[in-house]
Amino acid sequence: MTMKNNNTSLTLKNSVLTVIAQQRLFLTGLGIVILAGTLAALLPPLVLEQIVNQLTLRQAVGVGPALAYFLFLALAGILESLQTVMITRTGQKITRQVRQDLCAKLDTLPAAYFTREDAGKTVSLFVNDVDALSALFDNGVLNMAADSLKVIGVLVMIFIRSLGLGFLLIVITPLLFAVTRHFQKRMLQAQKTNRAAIAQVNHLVPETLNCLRMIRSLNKQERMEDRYDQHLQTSYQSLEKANFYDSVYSPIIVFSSSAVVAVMMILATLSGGWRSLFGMSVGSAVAVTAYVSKIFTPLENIGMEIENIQSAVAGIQRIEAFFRQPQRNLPEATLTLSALPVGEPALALNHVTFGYEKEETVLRDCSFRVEQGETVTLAGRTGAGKSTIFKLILGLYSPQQGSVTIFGTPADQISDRQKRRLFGYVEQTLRPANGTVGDQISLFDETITADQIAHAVRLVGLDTVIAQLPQGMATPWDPSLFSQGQLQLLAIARAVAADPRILLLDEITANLDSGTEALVMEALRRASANRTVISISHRLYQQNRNGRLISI
Ligand SMILES: Nc1ncnc2c1ncn2[C@@H]1O[C@H](COP(=O)(O)OP(=O)(O)OP(=O)(O)O)[C@@H](O)[C@H]1O
Repeated sequence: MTMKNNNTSLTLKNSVLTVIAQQRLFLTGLGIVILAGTLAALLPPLVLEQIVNQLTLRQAVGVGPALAYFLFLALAGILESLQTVMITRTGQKITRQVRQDLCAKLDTLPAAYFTREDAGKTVSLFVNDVDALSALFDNGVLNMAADSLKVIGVLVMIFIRSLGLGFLLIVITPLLFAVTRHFQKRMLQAQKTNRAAIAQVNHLVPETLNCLRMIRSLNKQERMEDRYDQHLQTSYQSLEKANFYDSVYSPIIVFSSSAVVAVMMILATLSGGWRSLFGMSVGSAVAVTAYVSKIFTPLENIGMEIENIQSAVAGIQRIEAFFRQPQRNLPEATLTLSALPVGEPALALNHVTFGYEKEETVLRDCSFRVEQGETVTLAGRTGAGKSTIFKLILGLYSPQQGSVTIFGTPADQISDRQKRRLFGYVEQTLRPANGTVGDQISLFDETITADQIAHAVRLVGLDTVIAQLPQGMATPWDPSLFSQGQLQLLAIARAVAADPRILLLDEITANLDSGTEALVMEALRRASANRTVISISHRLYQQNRNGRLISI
């Protein structure tokens, strides 16, 4: 994944323009295929016209025209398939780029975004909204351009053959399009109602299963049956409607095209001005009949494409709103980790005042220092702001007043890359990542070597446990491979793998029994050597009296 640092360039328009610039040649090819496909689809009726004209003149028709007819049909089919493949590929390229840019944007968002916004909403943006965007290209604008070209091509060919029929179609085509849209809208509405009803039933099933005993004991079976009936009835009725619209639409279109041809034939047989407008050879009549039948499929497709474009609009607006989210300060590397300033404290809070919301202050004029190599424990009532101090240390938030410095550098000025070398952070439970057991420790950081991982594992005493796993370090992650205490040991291994200067421990033994806690404490003692350790835990302080207690 390519991360962009100049994040002002992260917009939906730029994502699409990037693909267009990268795929210029391919898109030109697509344009040519669409044009060639449109032309090729117009050729078979022309050949047919020649054949029929020759036959009516009682002239012999050689194998050439028949072969040409077949070849043009085959060519039109091949070009149509090629067009579908190329349009799908373009749509996929665009959605891949948009997803990459969304990931890059996600990386720049401030911590406040993740607490403010529901995670499901962000997931839906990445999955559903980008899929809708994909449909916009796969089954929207590009296909619509191709279908519009087809309609125009057919109309032009008919105009050349018969001016009268051309005018007739110019009047009838918009009417037929309106009928098509009407049926499509009704059908989609019915399908939506059906989906909503089915979703309600799906929702009801786990509710029923969870409350089965209560339903039986309170004798509420009938009420539950009524609720199911209601939704199933709605689903049934909406499906009936959808089927009805689906079944009457095709006959209406077939009837319309036959009526157009019939009107043309009748008018062609009339004398005077009608004949000059509608009269044509038998071959041309066969050709225009073939053309008339070709106009309805693209018309129907355009209706569906409009629908896809409309449903993509809401998704596009959400994607654009996400790209407009204010981003956090993205600092460049400011600390020289190999030569940290000797006299500076590892951590210093100087008159820090901070609140997540403007009107609610969590920390007020808070000051303390932690020297290099020192072990301290933060203590205070619940809600005093201990975890908040960790967030300030990690530079996830900036204080409204005062400063938080790490080895003399403001915490929010430390780059993300440097943080992994500076901080090891252990929480109450391990937050696993998809991957192998080894990946839980390296967190996919390629700069962490296999030796460093092995050393971290030895340090916390998990080496024999991991060696006994089917594929050792390469065993796919599964939480059932480890006990609760071993999971915490793994979390400590993850924290120390990059050999960080500061260990931050947030109630790491809160979920452990006393036996396991002793094991974790011993691993922690080894992991803490030569590091600054800042922890939140009364239990840790009681067992680690050599440290200093800081009251918040
Ligand atoms: N992301 C957030 N957005 C808004 N308010 C928050 C956020 N995180 C914490 N708070 C609030 O900040 C205050 C301090 O919370 P914090 O978690 O730092 O306390 P704590 O001392 O660690 O508490 P505990 O010992 O119970 O974990 C609380 O009132 C909490 O509701």
